[in-house]
Amino acid sequence: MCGVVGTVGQTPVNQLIYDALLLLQHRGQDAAGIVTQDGRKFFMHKAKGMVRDVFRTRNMRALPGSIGLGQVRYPTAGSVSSEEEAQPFYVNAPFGIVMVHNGNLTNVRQLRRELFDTDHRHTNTESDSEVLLNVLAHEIARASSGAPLQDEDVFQAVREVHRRVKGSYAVVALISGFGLLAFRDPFGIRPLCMGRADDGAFMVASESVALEGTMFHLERDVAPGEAVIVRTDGSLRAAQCAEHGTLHPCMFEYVYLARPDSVMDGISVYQARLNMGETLAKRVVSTVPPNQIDAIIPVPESSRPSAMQLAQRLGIPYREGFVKNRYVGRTFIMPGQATRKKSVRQKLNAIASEFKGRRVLLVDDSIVRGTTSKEIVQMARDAGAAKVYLASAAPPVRHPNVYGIDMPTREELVAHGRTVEEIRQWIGVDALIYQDLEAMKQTVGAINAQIDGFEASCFDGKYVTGDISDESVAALNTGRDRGDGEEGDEDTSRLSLPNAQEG
Ligand SMILES: O=P(O)(O)OC[C@H]1O[C@H](OP(=O)(O)OP(=O)(O)O)[C@H](O)[C@@H]1O
Ligand SMILES: NC(=O)CC[C@H](N)C(=O)O
Ligand SMILES: [Mg+2]
Repeated sequence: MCGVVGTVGQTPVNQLIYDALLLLQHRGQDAAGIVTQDGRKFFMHKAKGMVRDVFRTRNMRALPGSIGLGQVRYPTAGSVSSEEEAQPFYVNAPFGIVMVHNGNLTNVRQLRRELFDTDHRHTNTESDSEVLLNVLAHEIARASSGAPLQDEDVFQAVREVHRRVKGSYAVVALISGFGLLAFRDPFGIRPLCMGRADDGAFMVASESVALEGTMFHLERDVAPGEAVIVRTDGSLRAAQCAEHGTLHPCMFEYVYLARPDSVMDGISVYQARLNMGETLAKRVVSTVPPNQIDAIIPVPESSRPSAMQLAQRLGIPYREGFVKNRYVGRTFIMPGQATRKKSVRQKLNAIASEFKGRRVLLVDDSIVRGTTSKEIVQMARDAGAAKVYLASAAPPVRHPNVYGIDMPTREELVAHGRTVEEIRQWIGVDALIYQDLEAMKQTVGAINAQIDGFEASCFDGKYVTGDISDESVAALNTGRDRGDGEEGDEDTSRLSLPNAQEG
């Protein structure tokens, strides 16, 4: 996941995009970028770092115009260290196009070959987003064939993109002298929503919180496969460009990625997390009798709604036992295992009095590499807890994600090749309770009946695009630099129990 935003109609637009990116910062902490357009000219500033660090006053002053887009990056392709792979990306032909992308392409090798062999286009980085932009640019050139660009040409180009490109993509682009284009992959894996302000200005963004926080009103989500064009005068045209669009949003957005105050594809993220707490309660009861739990303690930040609902359902006191250092970012989306591990201790600190002599149930939204769980369980023990139980509001994460979440190899997942009992031992906890996969799908899906299903491959190993094999997963990882090279780096697989088995 990354955060993307595009907007048309307010002058100047630079501060608005900056504000929207700040509201999307939780989706990407590695790099940030903005492009604005004034007349026919694009103005761009992008760099590695958080939004606050990337944009200084002088950079903001150099972003004029009333149309623009921006991105916060969480790398899932190419390299974490490359400044060049920060977005937006730019091509000068046809017309001049800039683009931002949230998602991950799964046939990027084939596309790279086609771009070189038959489309005769050059890509200069390892980023899949640059490949996507070049496919789009090539198809716009083909569809417009020299004549002034029409809406229908752009829709035709998006149709061709859907035909050629596999994987997940929520995209916002600016076409010079034309306007803004936004589109979403035919499964709607990554989110994208849009709305207007009272003055008629338009905004499209990854999450509704970016609209609400900048005084825009959420109107609707971009439909799977749909393309939306907003011209510089604010007029809007939309068309379905996929042969068969179905709505399969990513389940992990509701578990962890999105902010709880966002509504995505008609599902309030907060409500989804409450519901997960409700179904988790059933699992807890069948493992640890509630009268043997003195307190339920969330692992800040994302697990709070689920933990709260769980506590309410079981009638057990909900207590805050960990304080989060608000100046440390989200650990899961940091590059490199060594950094993630160190950051958990910097980020969370136990309040000893909440643990001393108590039997506590810690609740997290998910256990992925186990980095957080292992640390916080130890912290609870060090603080004097009599018993430490752990519950996860999501089921075990056992499969790689290829759609824009950086968990590309099985080996790094603590639940891969281990039974729940083996994971319990590895974490060092007295009882371990996981969410039930079907119950989770059912309880989140019940919030919006329009959902066709969820992209939940990291839990169930089923990939909605259907083109994922072990070989293609391996191919996606070749040549990737994930920032794992730091000293002291530790892979959970190397700390594994001997002869761990799939459970
Ligand atoms: O098993 P792991 O590999 O440690 O990953 C899972 C943990 O990482 C996330 O927290 P994070 O610190 O990123 O952000 P949060 O403050 O939003 O919970 C998530 O909420 C879990 O706590
Ligand atoms: N998480 C994302 O959406 C990443 C976008 C793109 N694949 C990149 O690595 O830059
Ligand atoms: Mg967390």
